Amino acid sequence: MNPRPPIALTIAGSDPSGGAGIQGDLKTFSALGTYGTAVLTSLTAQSTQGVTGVHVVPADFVRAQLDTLVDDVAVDAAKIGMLASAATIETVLAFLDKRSDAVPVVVLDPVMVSTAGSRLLAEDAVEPMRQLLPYVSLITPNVPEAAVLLDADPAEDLDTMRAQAIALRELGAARVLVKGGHLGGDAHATDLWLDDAGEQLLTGPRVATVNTHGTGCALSSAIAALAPRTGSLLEATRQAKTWLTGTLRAADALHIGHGPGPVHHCHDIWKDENDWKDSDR
Ligand SMILES: Nc1ncnc2c1ncn2[C@@H]1O[C@H](COP(=O)(O)OP(=O)(O)O)[C@@H](O)[C@H]1O
Ligand SMILES: Cc1ncc(COP(=O)(O)OP(=O)(O)O)c(N)n1
Repeated sequence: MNPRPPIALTIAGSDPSGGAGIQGDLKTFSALGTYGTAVLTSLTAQSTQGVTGVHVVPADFVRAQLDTLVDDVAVDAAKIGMLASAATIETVLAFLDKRSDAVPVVVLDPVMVSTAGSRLLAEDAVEPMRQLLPYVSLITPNVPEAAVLLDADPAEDLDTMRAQAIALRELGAARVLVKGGHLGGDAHATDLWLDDAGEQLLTGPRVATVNTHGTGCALSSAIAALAPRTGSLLEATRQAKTWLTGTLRAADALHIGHGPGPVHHCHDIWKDENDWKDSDR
């Protein structure tokens, strides 16, 4: 009999367009051979053209979903995405504090604003988000999110990303990945990793596409999917970024919706990796 696949959990919001949130995360888990489970924090009315509404799940019902799930299912790793409200963040923090044994690895994508500019996190939830940092294994802010958490200006270069990663560690985050997708500019998309052992620059080719909806969600859920297999969050992040670059390359073939389309989660890393690795499309 084959051993069971790893089990990953996403704690996030729903995106009906299927590019980001719970839907994107579950596709990512499946694409990477990991069994997916999900706890919903919120519903969005969302398409590739933007978000027209947010409906927040009551915090006590988020807790009920979490407790009911982990009482039964042995989760190997979790990814946290859209938390929407201060009350939900406080609830997830209390759960992680009490049940740390139930979720051995936690990747936090501190989702705040959608690509089109809609708020996905209440203004009064930034301070509770800071309080959550000591409870997670890895935080993966993009450049604007790192700036909000630190009440600073968004980084425009690697030196500032480095300084902000150090400051996020000082707030209690064990490992930090500051994602450089928003920096733009050159032929590469470079993220900065920082942990106890020091800094690593994770660089991939920058794909020329407008179809980037759900990239941050796909990266954090891919890290959670791969961490149980690799046994190392840094190695999981390297492999997740390689897979993500493939999903961006494959995105133009999807043609979903009329706005910036989603990444193609079904990209097969195991089959296609070497097809594009050294090319410079
Ligand atoms: N056009 C692109 N080509 C390749 N990688 C990209 C591109 N845009 C973003 N990335 C990568 O996707 C991941 C998500 O990045 P980013 O856009 O910064 O975050 P978010 O989606 O949360 O706003 C990072 O690993 C980043 O380097
Ligand atoms: C329900 C939901 N969660 C998260 C996001 C943000 O997704 P992300 O992958 O960070 O990136 P964008 O596609 O918004 O750039 C979302 N839109 N919806």
